[in-house]
Amino acid sequence: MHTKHNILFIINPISGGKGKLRIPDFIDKYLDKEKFNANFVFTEYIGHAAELAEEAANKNFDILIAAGGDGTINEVATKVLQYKKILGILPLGSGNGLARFLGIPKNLRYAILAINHLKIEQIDTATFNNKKFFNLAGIGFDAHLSSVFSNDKKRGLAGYVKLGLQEVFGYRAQKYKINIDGTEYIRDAFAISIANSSQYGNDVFISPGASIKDGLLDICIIKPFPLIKLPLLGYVMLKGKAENSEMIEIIKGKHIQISREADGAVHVDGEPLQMGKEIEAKIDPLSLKVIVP
Ligand SMILES: Nc1ncnc2c1ncn2[C@@H]1O[C@H](COP(=O)(O)OP(=O)(O)OP(=O)(O)O)[C@@H](O)[C@H]1O
Repeated sequence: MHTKHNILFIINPISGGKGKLRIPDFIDKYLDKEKFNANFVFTEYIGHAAELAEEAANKNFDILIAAGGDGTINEVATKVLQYKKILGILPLGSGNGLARFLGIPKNLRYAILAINHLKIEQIDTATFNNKKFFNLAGIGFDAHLSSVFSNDKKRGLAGYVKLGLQEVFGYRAQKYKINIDGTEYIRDAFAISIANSSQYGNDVFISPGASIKDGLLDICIIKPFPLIKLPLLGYVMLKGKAENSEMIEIIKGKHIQISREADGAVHVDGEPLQMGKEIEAKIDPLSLKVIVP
């Protein structure tokens, strides 16, 4: 008989905009008690998931489960990486980009059963200046939108789409100098996404062919476009056709330096931050252990 794993579920009560008070009972019902000693905590503010993860890592928990969206995963996984633990995911966010990419079931019961199997893979992680990211980071319109969205009380997909439509009208493309592994590109861009996985969430694909094990980031440049083409851009992303679209240029690389015209918003796994004009992104190949279905 193996010793049991100490497993902590870090639950973000606001992810995805749905109530989560009954989640611990639900998990308890399906989790394999022969394998795990389970504990549950709820996050109370931005940054709390990282604090709880760090505490748990220091108290011999070996598996930390981020129960929330990509923002919650970002906080927990940053500590999992630092303390060389194992990450699990219960996809309870609005978009669930990384969970969808990894094929983790949206159905909570199946997601718990997948944790019971304890199949572990190593995946690439990345940095955006001093911040870790696991799914996607970006500048330009995406970053602008996530900073506006974070001030919005209501979460969830519908609110996000509505805000996006409101904001896109006033947004102007910017000029960027991009260096990818030594080659320089000057581009006007509506947005630039640095993708580890293939999607923003909700099966909106910015880089459909992305691999999370290839040791490469996908630099996805959305070119300036007339607003009349916005539905086409939406179509291209929802259908996973970004690679064949003239609206998007995708270049793969390991070490990316971007200079922009002014300081401002960035997003890291959907969470808004402010950074300077110079941004550096790097890949850290196969650095994180994560439970996959
Ligand atoms: N109790 C809380 N009150 C307010 N914000 C919180 C609380 N707990 C965590 N947060 C913050 O909530 C934010 C959003 O979390 P998360 O990304 O998991 O959900 P989401 O945005 O709905 O999903 P996704 O990123 O998949 O679209 C994170 O920045 C997190 O730090």
